[in-house]
Amino acid sequence: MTWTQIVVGAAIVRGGAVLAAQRSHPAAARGRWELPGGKVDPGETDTVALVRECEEELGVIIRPLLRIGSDVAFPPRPGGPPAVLRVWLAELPEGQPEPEPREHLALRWLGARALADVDWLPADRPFLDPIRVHLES
Ligand SMILES: Nc1nc2c([nH]c(=O)n2[C@H]2C[C@H](O)[C@@H](COP(=O)(O)OP(=O)(O)OP(=O)(O)O)O2)c(=O)[nH]1
Repeated sequence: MTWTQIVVGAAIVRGGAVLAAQRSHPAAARGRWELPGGKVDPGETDTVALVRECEEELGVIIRPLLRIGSDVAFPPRPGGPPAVLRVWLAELPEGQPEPEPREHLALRWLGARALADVDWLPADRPFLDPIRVHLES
C-alpha cells in the first residue's frame, strides 16, 4: 500500500496575528514563507510532530488547538511518496519565550490585513482564508 508523507504546519496565533516563517532552503524555496512545522516521523502522531518541529525551529512549546482547512497535496515528486500539508491553529502558552528563527531566515507576525503581504509557498495559500477567519473572530 502506498503511504502518504504528512507535513504538519502550525498557524500560531497571538493578539490577532499569525506567525509566518521564511524558509532558508532549498534554493527554490529560499525566501518564501511558510508555517512552522515539518514532516511527521514514522510512529509519531501529527500533533507530537507539530510540537517537536516548532520547538526545534522556534525554541517554544506550542499548544495545538484545532485543525483548519483540508489536506493540501504537494505536486508529486519523481520517486517520492505522495505528500500533503495539514495545518493546526495553535497558541503560545503563557510563559513561553518569544519565538526565534533557529532554522528560518526570519519570522513575522502578520495580522489579517497583512496576510497576503508575503510570498507564501503554494501549498500554504489555501490555508490563508481559514487563518484570516480566525484572526478576525
Ligand atoms: N514545515 C512546512 N513545510 C512546508 C510548508 N509548506 C510547504 O510547501 N512545505 C514543504 C517544504 C518541505 O519540502 C516540506 C516540509 O519538510 P520539512 O520542513 O521537514 O523540510 P526540510 O527541508 O527541513 O526537511 P528535509 O527535507 O531536510 O528532511 O514541505 C509549511 O507551511 N510548513
